[in-house]
Amino acid sequence: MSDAYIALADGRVLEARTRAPGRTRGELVFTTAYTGYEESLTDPSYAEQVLTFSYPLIGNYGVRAERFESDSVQPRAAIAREMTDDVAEWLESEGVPAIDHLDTREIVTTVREEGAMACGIAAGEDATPEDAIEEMEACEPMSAHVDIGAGVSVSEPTVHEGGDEATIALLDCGAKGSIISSLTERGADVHVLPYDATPEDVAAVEPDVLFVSNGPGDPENFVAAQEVVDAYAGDLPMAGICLGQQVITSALGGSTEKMSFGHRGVNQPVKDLRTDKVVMTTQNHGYTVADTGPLEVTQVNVNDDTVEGLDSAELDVITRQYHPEANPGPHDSLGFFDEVLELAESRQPVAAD
Ligand SMILES: NC(=O)CC[C@H](N)C(=O)O
Repeated sequence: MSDAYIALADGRVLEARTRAPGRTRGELVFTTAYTGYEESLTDPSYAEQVLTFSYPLIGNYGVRAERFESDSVQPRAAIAREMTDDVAEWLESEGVPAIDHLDTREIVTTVREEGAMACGIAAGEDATPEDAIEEMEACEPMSAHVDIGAGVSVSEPTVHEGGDEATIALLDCGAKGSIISSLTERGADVHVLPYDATPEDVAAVEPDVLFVSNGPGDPENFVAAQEVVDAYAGDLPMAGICLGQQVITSALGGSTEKMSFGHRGVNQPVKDLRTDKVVMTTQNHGYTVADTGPLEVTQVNVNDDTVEGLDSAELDVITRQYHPEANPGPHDSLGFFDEVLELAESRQPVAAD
């Protein structure tokens, strides 16, 4: 018997089974990843979204905190064809609604054809289709979440010690834990700064490299991070992943745009234009770089030609749209973090303009 409903912005209401009760709303997206549900469900880039897993069975190898990418569940709700009790109990304990026993193929094909869209979920004993519709109608577009960084960033600077290979100032726009550990494992001290840190806060760290993390929502709303990039452009080497690439590009004079339904999965092919080699990558993004500004395109997506990597020898910038930390995902692109450490080698910290 159905005790859960999801209302889509195109007017459809689908029936489902409650796995964790509650009412919520968000931007409906899907991931095609067949492993890594713990990492995805704790990835802060999913804030304000409702995550559908296209793989039909989610939870088959349990739930272990050591695989989490942050301290809490990040999407507003989770949807699977079949969800195990382990995952359902975890989501319920975190107060995140979850539903299963619905045709997730219908959700995936709808989002592919019509784009990521608002949805509302009502799950639990007294849930009605009208509740789900009410939630959907109250759902705001992603760009309206202007301060989305506040909910996913550290509020105070935090240091992760890795060694004296480099000092990295990481603007935490909603960083995945394994991005930080990929840097500390290579011998860098990582000073994690709030998403709204000022150029002076960065100067206090005396970094060799400024790193802009991944994060949720519209990159144009990360105004403070763009100001930091602008202040240090040309003076401090910079690196960024996903939202980090978008923020750095916009700050340097380029631009971003919203994609129809984005890239979320672990088998996105990316070609390096310098070597002609293709690697498989993990991705989770709904925006893309439209105008690269002063940066040179080094890598593109084989499926749709979108920008996957940017470089500037002159400005000492390297960025990636995909997730080289590879949690979940293929490990083909871990070398990015070695390149970040190389950026640090010849540089001395400088003051903000
Ligand atoms: N993983 C990310 O950093 C996502 C970046 C941005 N929020 C987007 O959806 O494109």
